[in-house]
Amino acid sequence: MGASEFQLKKHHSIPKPEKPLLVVVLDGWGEAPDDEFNAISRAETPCMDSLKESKPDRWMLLKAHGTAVGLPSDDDMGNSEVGHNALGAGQVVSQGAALVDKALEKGELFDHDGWKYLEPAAKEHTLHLIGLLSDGGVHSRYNQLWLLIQGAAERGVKRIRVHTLTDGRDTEDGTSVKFMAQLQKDLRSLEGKGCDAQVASGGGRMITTMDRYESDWNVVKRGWEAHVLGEAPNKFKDPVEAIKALKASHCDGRRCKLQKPKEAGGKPVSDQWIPPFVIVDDDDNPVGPIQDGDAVAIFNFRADRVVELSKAFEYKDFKHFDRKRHPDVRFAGMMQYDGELKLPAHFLVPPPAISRTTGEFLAKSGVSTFACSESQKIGHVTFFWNGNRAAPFDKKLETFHEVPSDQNIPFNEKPAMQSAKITKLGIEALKSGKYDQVRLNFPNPDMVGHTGDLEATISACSTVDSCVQELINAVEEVGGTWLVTADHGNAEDMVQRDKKSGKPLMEDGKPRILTSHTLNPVPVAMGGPGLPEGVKFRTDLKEPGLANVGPTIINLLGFEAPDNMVPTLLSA
Ligand SMILES: O=C(O)[C@H](O)COP(=O)(O)O
Ligand SMILES: [Mn+2]
Ligand SMILES: [Mn+2]
Repeated sequence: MGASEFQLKKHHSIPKPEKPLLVVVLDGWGEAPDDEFNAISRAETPCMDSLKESKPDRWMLLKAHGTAVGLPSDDDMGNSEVGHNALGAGQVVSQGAALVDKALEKGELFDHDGWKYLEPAAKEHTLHLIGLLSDGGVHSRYNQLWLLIQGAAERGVKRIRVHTLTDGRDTEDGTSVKFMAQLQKDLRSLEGKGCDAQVASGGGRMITTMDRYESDWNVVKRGWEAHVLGEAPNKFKDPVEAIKALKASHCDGRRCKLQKPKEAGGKPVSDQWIPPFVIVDDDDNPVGPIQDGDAVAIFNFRADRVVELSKAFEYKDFKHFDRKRHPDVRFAGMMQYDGELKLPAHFLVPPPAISRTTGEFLAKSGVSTFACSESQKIGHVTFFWNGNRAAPFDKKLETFHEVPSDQNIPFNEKPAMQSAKITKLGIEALKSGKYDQVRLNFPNPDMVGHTGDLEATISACSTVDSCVQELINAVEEVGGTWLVTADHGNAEDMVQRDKKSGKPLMEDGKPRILTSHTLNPVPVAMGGPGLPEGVKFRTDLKEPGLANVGPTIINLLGFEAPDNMVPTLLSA
């Protein structure tokens, strides 16, 4: 397809705006009934409340989970990857979770090139599997891990070592004990089949291995030391005991160094922050460091939090930390995590092919964009938005600006995060006259919501509400247009609920906290002096979802949306 085929046609009724369009994504801002555990309805949110008043013409709800964002079923909560993919692509694409399910269903995965590449090393030496131990379905899923292990054992792999990152973020805190016990039981069942399969190392996902967008390479370094070198501050013979003991070790919620006893005011460690550990044998030797000749696979399907580890395995020249030893292994990802960097070169399942996105069409139609967030989410409005592509389509037209996130701090300790800086940069970009589109992501409702701290999440929501107001004021000033939406729910429900009654589930007289995303819809609203009178949301779409935002943005920029996209939300 030549560049001219990406040239968008003029919209039949909306003229190309002279002033910028502001697109704001409130990460993890869903819609749910007023409730004491709804951090959004508890927060002071005069701006977002006032937008709702323009319902149904300029405020509506969008489906942000399950099949609307390419996930296997409507029981799957939304997440940033699939949410931003849908927003930016204007299409619903079958996502990693669904593709891996399919590849494992009849064992096709084992016929693909990726497995064929690993197989000789796995059979002759050891197969290492690294990833998130969870049934969250956001980065990985336990049933997929187990099918992979079983399939490898059936094909003659005799030695397997699993390196587990504990969740508590896409799953309820505390469930890592249950998952580890299940994994132990399942691995033991292979003993009789001549396969020695054991857990070799692990740690909480927020301090071990699963950093993203290079926010803090120390996280990956800790993982490398535990998984590859077999070195960690904590050594245990049994992985279930490891988790139980480390969870009970009471720290201040941050990292292993800061461990302090309960009497000194420490809190029990959450699954997300379990210090790294290695499993050792009776002689205190690690049971599964990674050696030359071994096969290594990452079993997460989602890219953002395993790109850095993939680089550490794959790249000869690597300067982010001292690897001490870089074993010569056969390495594969569950998917190829970055199509442009071809990272990793080998993968077990081909990733979703997301092409012809709004970003590509707009860049090739001469539209200039400023995209900004802080480190924790910068890739959401660039990489995920553009169909898992890190580089701009056109360097001259697209500016990606990252505000460094705080490091080593659970975000409930600073719920405002970098929102003030993002707002300031957004306003400057709107007023600069340099950009047709200004795209921002505010991580707060999501990042603070994941900590399970209700009060801090309420504060996060109030903060971003006032940021949105400041930005809308700036749009009013310059005469532009704005669209505000979200990628999935999180902050609007902070408790586990009984599926039938909707009542909070209780334990020891206290509600069970929900740290994960939700299945709730998200709002979308638009306005501004640049929006032609009479432009409103349509009401005839059966199930409007995040993907419908993509063509809407194209329309608001004065173009007809291309045929490969789902329908626009506009009635104009
Ligand atoms: O990676 C994470 O932080 C969570 O698993 C999902 O959150 P996100 O999809 O909002 O990034
Ligand atoms: Mn998100
Ligand atoms: Mn999240």
